[in-house]
Amino acid sequence: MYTIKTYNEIAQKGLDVFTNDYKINTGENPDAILLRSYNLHDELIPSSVKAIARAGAGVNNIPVDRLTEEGVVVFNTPGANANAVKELVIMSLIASSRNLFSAIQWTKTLAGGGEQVPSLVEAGKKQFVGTEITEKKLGVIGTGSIGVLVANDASSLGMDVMAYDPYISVNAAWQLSRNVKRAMTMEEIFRECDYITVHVPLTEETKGILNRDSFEIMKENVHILNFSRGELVVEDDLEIALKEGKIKTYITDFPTDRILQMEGAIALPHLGASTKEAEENCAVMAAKEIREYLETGNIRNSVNFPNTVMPYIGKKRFTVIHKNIPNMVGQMTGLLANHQINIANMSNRSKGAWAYTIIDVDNGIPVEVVRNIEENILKIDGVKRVRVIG
Ligand SMILES: NC(=O)c1ccc[n+]([C@@H]2O[C@H](COP(=O)([O-])OP(=O)(O)OC[C@H]3O[C@@H](n4cnc5c(N)ncnc54)[C@H](O)[C@@H]3O)[C@@H](O)[C@H]2O)c1
Ligand SMILES: O=C(O)CC[C@@H](O)C(=O)O
Repeated sequence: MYTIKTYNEIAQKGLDVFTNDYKINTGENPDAILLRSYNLHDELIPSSVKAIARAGAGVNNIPVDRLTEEGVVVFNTPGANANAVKELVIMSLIASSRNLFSAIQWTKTLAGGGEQVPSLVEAGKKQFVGTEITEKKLGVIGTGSIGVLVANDASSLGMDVMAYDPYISVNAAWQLSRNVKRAMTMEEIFRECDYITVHVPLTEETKGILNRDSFEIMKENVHILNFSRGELVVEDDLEIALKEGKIKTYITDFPTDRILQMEGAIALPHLGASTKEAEENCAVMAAKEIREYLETGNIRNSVNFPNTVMPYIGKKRFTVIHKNIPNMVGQMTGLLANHQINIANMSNRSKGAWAYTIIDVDNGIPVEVVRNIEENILKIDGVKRVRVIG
């Protein structure tokens, strides 16, 4: 029996992934946590927790470094909400070009105007004359799951698209339309584009990339879209650039009290992933990742430990989270050899300073021997967690 603790509204379809062997939100010692944007940084996470799955892409609401040191595997759901975000970004590109947000607000003010409404509309509409996006230049910063979709669709809509991503994955590179030009620096995007959309995770490197220096080199009347994270922008600098008219619109999914008061800033209530489809996709993927890890030890889509998938065929399985240093596997297999235990299958993968080893051995080993091996693996210098499955 496993226990899962959830934060935020998790789509029922995701919760349905958990069988009768799972209890949801009961007891103090969950085996895993399933959440969306809830801020876990200030939360006490019980030592019973072995895995945390973020039903979404960004993991900045999770203390990943601390959890890594504690041997807790953190998962996210790459791509599961990308289409939802892309649709909102494309809508926002057009809406900002055509001044739709303020036009809708203004039109509402005509309510009560009776028969005058049609003539008031015709007289007032000139204040909302916009521009077309076709042939305008769009810069996409970050071409992961969302950025690729935005770049390709904007290109199909006739935009001249350039993209910047120094860490682009092979998969994303394959998906990117050949019409999308590659920018070698972020500055190129800032200097050349009429529209700029950011699709990068919030990291030390990306924090504040939209700042005074970048605004300074941008074109006059640039439109900026931020559906990634609020902290990518320096609010002081944004306020000045909006006031000076350098930025025409800043559309964001991450309002703060200050941004809500800025003329030219358009804020949505973090709606990027809020579609039925995306919520279900994310919840189902996250729940499956947790189940697979708890039941088989396999790791898929982890942000802090190496993806390690070895078919589980019901043998006794040792899974070990350990430092990525020499002779770890040798010491573990030595312990098994001391008991004349044959290894049926094994996998060892690393990611940065950490590594993960799965060892399958034949069934039928006495319980005391299994426990003894488990205890001795845990005593190896550099080993953080050991689990025995099966
Ligand atoms: N508004 C929402 O509801 C919503 C929904 C999903 C994701 N997001 C945000 O959008 C971000 C991107 O999502 P995704 O699914 O495309 O993630 P992703 O991991 O698939 O793509 C991120 C891309 O950013 C690139 N990147 C990283 N650092 C970079 C840098 N310094 N310069 C340029 N590129 C860099 C990576 O190489 C990667 O290709 C998430 O991290 C999250 O913060 C928001
Ligand atoms: O859960 C959500 O609604 C938002 C998720 C989004 O910010 C993400 O990073 O995937």
